[in-house]
Amino acid sequence: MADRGSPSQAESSNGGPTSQAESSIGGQLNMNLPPPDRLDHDAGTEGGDQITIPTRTLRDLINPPRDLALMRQRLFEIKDKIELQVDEFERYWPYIDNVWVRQHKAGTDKSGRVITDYYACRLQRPTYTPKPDTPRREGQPTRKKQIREGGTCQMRLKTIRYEGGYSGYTILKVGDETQHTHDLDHIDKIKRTSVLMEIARSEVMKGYMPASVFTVMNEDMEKLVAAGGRYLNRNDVRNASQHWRQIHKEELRVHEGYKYDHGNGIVRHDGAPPAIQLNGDTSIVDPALSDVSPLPPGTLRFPESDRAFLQPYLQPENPVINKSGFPHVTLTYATSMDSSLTLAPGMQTILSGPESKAMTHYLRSKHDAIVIGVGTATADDPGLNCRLEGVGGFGGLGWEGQPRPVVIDPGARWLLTPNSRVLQTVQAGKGRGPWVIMAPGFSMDPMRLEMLKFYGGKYLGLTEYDKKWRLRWEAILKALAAEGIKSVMIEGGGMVINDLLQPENANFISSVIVTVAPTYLGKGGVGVCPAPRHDHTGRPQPAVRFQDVKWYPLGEDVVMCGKLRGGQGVVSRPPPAPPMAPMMPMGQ
Ligand SMILES: NC(=O)C1=CN([C@@H]2O[C@H](COP(=O)(O)OP(=O)(O)OC[C@H]3O[C@@H](n4cnc5c(N)ncnc54)[C@H](O)[C@@H]3O)[C@@H](O)[C@H]2O)C=CC1
Ligand SMILES: Nc1nc(O)c(N)c(N[C@@H]2O[C@H](COP(=O)(O)O)[C@@H](O)[C@H]2O)n1
Repeated sequence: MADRGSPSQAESSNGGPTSQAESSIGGQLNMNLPPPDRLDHDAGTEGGDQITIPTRTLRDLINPPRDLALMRQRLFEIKDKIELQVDEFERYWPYIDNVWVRQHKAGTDKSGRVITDYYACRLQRPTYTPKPDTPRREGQPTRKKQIREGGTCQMRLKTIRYEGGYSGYTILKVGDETQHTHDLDHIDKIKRTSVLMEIARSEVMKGYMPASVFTVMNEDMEKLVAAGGRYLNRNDVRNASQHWRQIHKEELRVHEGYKYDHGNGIVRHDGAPPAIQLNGDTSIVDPALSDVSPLPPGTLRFPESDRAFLQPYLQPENPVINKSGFPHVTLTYATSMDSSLTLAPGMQTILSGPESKAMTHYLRSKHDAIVIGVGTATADDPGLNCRLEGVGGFGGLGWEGQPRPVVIDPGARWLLTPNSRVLQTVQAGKGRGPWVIMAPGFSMDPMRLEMLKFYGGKYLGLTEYDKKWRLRWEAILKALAAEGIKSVMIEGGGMVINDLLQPENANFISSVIVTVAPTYLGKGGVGVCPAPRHDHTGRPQPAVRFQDVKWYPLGEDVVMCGKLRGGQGVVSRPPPAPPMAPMMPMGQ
């Protein structure tokens, strides 16, 4: 069984935020955090060179980022690694920076492309009580109260920004603590986010009274709460704009349609629409301000109603790498009625109709990795991403639902260039960098290796051959499992499929999902036809027989799903050797 990451099984050269974050970078940066002794006054401005955020206005309250409350909770808990594209990070982070306080200046790796920042929960630092004689700025009242309870929560995280063939952030929990000692609401009570303070400041700077700004910000309470503003008060708005008001002594006004009402402060005139609609700058109907960008061309939809039949053939919810150390393996491809994958070798042939193509992309979204042979990579120049609506790059966040492309290329034949579709896809933020599985004795030319890393890919070197001098599937799958891959979709081509269907490999297959298109491609293509099998008497046997079979029509195609008895990574024993004729004593 492969040792997780054991160099004798798989040597790897990493790239991209995820893998670099978890392996090489840690060794290059000083992981020791400085004592948590700094004071904070304004969320989002401490720690020196904080990320630059665009000026926030009321429209950030009216058109908040999608699923804001949910994302705040995820960014608070950091249960799992979170990957975000740069614009997504910049959109969401200022809504949670009341929780996370940056610990020290960013560290950059040798390449200069990976920048790591460490953050701690606001309540990690010791309680700060200003000394009574602490000098205050002129005109500032003496602080009477203790500023915060402290030293009570040890939650920490790091953000890793990758800037190369693509840009993105990976956010990971660090340290031993698995959860905060308090909830998010508790922090919202004691500290406002930089977004809220910025919105308040920018609105006062338009000439509105803090009390009026406060009223307007409270117009849509649900959105304010989602943005962390449940406890926003008039003093917060005053504090946010204090510096500006000290310099600009002009008279401030109430928002149009609002009035001062003795005893109630600033209120809306009866029947007047809320200021957030009157103010042209913050109009909700302007699509340019909307957070929801249009879906890219080519986005696919696979209806809910067609998903259920696939469920039994996918890896279970909350997958774990199964006990034998193998990922869940789904073999999936499209074939003609004469079991051909393509009209001619080295040629891509579209067999799947639109409905089954959408199904393939749904399957891609359900697997951690897609595996193909270098023959397919060369012939098809594939994108190898998932283009289903709702996955990262297609309406979803970060790279969520995007599988890792893996190319088996023992002899380093793949002529990958920045124009290759798979890298173009990475550059567009619509897919992940490929991993290339190579054999010893071959090495990728250094420039190509550097390019692979630049786009977040890497190579895995394997040393285990079978008797036909092919890399052993056991080693390939274990190497992927060691990299955290829990489910693999093997797409082809012909050599890969036929090899997997050999008796010594077939039991690595957990499920097959094959699209049959209503066409005969004729002789001369790349066929799926595994080597024949015989029983011990030499009688021909079916090479592979599936069970739990289901046939499902999709458009003009039909999809066959099946499982293998003893599948899910149980290595089949070689067939018993034919019995030898009993040795007879001579002469009998
Ligand atoms: N209809 C469909 O669903 C699909 C069709 N295709 C088609 O299949 C054709 C390509 O098929 P093939 O030429 O058979 O190439 P292939 O994609 O199966 O790649 C074969 C090559 O991969 C490497 N390889 C694979 N497994 C290996 C192992 N265990 N050990 C060592 N090396 C290994 C070897 O270098 C081998 O020459 C293309 O025309 C493509 O369009 C490919 C995938 C799906
Ligand atoms: N499911 C399916 N149907 C077909 O008709 C096909 N030709 C393939 N080919 C596989 O899909 C890859 C192309 O992927 P992108 O669309 O470029 O992302 C190709 O390389 C084969 O693995 N599959």
